[in-house]
Amino acid sequence: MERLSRTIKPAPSRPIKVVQFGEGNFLRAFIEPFIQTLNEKGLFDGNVAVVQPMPFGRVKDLEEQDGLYTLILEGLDQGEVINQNRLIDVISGFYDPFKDYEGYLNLAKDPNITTIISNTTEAGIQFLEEKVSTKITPTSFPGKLLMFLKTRYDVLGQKASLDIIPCELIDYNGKTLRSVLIELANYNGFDQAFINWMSESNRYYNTLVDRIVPGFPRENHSALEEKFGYLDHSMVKGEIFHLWVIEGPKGLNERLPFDQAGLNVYFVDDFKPYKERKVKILNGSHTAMVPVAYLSGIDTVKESVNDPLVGKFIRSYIFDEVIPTINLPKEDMDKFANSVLERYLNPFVRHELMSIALNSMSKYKSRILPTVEETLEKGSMPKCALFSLASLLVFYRGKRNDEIINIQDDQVFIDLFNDLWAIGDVTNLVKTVLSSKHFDSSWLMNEKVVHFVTSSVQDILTLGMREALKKMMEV
Ligand SMILES: NC(=O)c1ccc[n+]([C@@H]2O[C@H](COP(=O)([O-])OP(=O)(O)OC[C@H]3O[C@@H](n4cnc5c(N)ncnc54)[C@H](O)[C@@H]3O)[C@@H](O)[C@H]2O)c1
Ligand SMILES: O=P(O)(O)OC[C@@H](O)[C@@H](O)[C@H](O)[C@H](O)CO
Repeated sequence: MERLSRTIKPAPSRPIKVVQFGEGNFLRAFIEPFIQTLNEKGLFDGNVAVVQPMPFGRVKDLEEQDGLYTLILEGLDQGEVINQNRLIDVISGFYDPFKDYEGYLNLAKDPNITTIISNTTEAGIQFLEEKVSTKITPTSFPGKLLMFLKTRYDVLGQKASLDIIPCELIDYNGKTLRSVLIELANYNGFDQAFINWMSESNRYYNTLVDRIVPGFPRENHSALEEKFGYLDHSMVKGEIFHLWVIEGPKGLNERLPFDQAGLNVYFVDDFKPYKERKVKILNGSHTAMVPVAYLSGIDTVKESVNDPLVGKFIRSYIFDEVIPTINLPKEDMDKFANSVLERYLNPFVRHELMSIALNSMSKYKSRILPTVEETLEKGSMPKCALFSLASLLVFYRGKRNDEIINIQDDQVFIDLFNDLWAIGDVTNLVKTVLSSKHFDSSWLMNEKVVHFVTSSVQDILTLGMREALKKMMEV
């Protein structure tokens, strides 16, 4: 079978208008299909250049297929099975700044470019003290973007401003990227006129993205290639559901009218309620279920929701503990939560709990702790959220029966748990972790909370996860 290319699947050529930092699964299952929809509906006429932010990545693979790849979207929509295969054809620029920095800087001079999009993971938008220049490729994503903007400004002047739309899952991603760029420009002694242009004339947006994208369909890619009649190394699979909430300067909806194209994209004045809803309900329940379900012998999200006991725990966490803390109409919350549960049951997606488990200590803090604190403040006990914390402490012991759990988190946490579990004093372990600087929460030091978490840990250790969970749910 031949490799997918524009020779076997001719595709329209268009000017490059979007520069995308990151060529990961998520962006390829989210941004490119959106741009393609705009093109197909005659609402835009532009392609995407992908920039590989790291020395290793998929730009070469994409280039070998002339930017073409197949997107597989599968899922349930109100009970109906939807299965779409789409050939994505909007990538036509390929840049690896570690191999061709000059070529990358030349891209910045293109007057057709209107938009920057990025997803460089939560680790990407960070200030790194680095000297940037036209000679050596900057290490960080902000370093690369800074040199892109500087080159553009030097050649095209004031009018070269752009819409800058980051998709990283960090708070206020646009605002944060802007401040990191300013800090880095100052650190490098760039002139004030450039810094003013960079910070004031370019338009930065805060965004919230939502689509579950498990990535390359390892389980059936050969069968799919047989069906399509070509080899595709960049095939990507995601769920049907998608949501993009964009907050920022007015006018973007005219330049990129995703909403008019029928996409679930909202241009809003305040993205906070959407973010809170998504992070608390979806990401929060993901993180809450991981240690409970995994130590119950379950490996995936779908099995967790389908399991009578663990499923009951997940629902109780969402409906009894999380939803009452969100200041939005209850009816809308219930609807959103039910759609999240439907997404979890997507028969076509195998979402491994262990892939969500990565960095669970930080995830607990950002996704669940606000629910814990707000519930305690109202005088109620967030039992499921705290039972999940107790389970997390046991999970970080690194054992599921005789099987070793490969804990992936900051070395500081791994060392801390290794030490605490080696001592084996549960009371001390719970107190140490709950009062840690990491959580920085006086609520977690509350006597009743410490007592509940300590007895839950003891129950999990003596009765096993399922019996301990049953006991907690019955009380
Ligand atoms: N996959 C999903 O279901 C999903 C859904 C919504 C959001 N997200 C978020 O999107 C991000 C990317 O997910 P993905 O599935 O595309 O992963 P991926 O591994 O396919 O892609 C990661 C991308 O980030 C870049 N990157 C990694 N570390 C970096 C760093 N330190 N600096 C600069 N760039 C860096 C890589 O070069 C690559 O382009 C994750 O942080 C995830 O939280 C993922
Ligand atoms: O991607 P992570 O590791 O930050 O988090 C795991 C999941 O909670 C996350 O990927 C969700 O599936 C996604 O945020 C849905 O839009």
